[in-house]
Amino acid sequence: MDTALLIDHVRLTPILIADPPLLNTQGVHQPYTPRLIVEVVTRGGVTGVGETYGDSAYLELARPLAEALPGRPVTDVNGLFALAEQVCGGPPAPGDGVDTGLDGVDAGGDGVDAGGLRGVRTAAKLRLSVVSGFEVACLDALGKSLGLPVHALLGGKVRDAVDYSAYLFYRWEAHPGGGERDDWGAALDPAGVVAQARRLVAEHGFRSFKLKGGVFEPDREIAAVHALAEAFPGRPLRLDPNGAWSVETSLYVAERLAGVLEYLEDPASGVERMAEVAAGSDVPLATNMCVTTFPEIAPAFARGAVQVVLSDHHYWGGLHRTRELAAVCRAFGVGLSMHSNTHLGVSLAAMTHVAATVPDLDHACDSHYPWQTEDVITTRHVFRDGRIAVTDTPGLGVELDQDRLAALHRRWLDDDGTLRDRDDAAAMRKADPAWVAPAAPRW
Ligand SMILES: O=C([O-])C(=O)C[C@H](O)[C@@H](O)C(=O)[O-]
Ligand SMILES: [Mg+2]
Repeated sequence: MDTALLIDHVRLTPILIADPPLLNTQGVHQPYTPRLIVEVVTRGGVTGVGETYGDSAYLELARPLAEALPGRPVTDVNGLFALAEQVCGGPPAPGDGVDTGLDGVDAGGDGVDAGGLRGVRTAAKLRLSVVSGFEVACLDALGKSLGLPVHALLGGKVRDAVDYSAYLFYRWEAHPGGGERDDWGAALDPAGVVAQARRLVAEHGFRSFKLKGGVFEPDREIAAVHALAEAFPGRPLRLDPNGAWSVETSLYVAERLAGVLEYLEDPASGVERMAEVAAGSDVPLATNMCVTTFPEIAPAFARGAVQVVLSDHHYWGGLHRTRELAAVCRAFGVGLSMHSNTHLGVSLAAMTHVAATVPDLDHACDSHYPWQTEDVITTRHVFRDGRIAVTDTPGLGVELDQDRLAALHRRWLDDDGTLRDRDDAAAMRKADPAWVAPAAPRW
């Protein structure tokens, strides 16, 4: 092994980034949200960068993993999983999706993660999300060391650009408790949603649309989707209430939006309810909530509960694992697309590299990126016709802006702890002190 490829040290930088007042069924986004930037520095002096969730539970797992890495080769990304299991604690990977691990969240499928609406929250899944940041950083360092783009390390790109959809949110004009303001204004009705979509199209050229639902009465959200269909005829449309509806309500919505939606995303929560909805409707169902770990695949696919899985390299454990998920979906004739949470340019680069290598990614990927006004990379990504070009620059093809990183880290240091864990329900209580995150089904 070339000693230049051995890891010399790892830097972890937790940051807080500005986030607009976007609404979902749990509440509203906080004015700032945590992310973690991982830098892996090789003995050859090359730095690779990765990004993942930055809430304290993730940080606690990232620290021992960072300490265990010096002396190991950046090539050994498969070894990260066993190493993380060894040093981070928690149950082994087979417990994934079964053991609740943390916070007493029900692993049976009804539990909606208040921080991110990302399905069950298990210790093993948290660990995989942490590993993903390290895996991407190692791949970036390896690519830079070898003069190869990350997609080449994954077997090579099969497309030159990756399609993303416009991610529409009901939103307020400003955060109730203060914070950065933007000039998007409120979007709380069909006209507001269509205006938001038009601006996203004008600025980024998106050709498909996803509306985050579960915020208002289903009929109000159905009206917004119809308004989008009228404004953008023939364009793929999706609606995602994050499991907020009962089976009955899901079927009601599916009937009214049949022929209008490309897919309905997590209308109901849990495999059982999703399977019932799938059995009663021809509208394809997508998920980033009931299939988020490998052990969840078999029961969901056996029940025909989902027709499209929204991969997310963070919680599936990185770019290689995302490709493994793609292969399983291909074997079962289940479609694949990509989920997104609040993220920066490092993660968008990683998403684009892996998406470029998956032949049957036949739906535009989600991305929050247009909502993020702050970044830690020197040159922001640009969507052209709703697409990100796949770079052949070595590694991820992004450079960290150390000054920006330091400023966002300073914000994290200055925070008294209230914003270091994303909590959409707590943010909502600033406007409505009686608010509690609604139990599913909400309608
Ligand atoms: O279900 C989804 O697509 C998401 O979880 C995406 C984001 O978490 C979104 O709902 C949000 O940030 O409010
Ligand atoms: Mg979703």
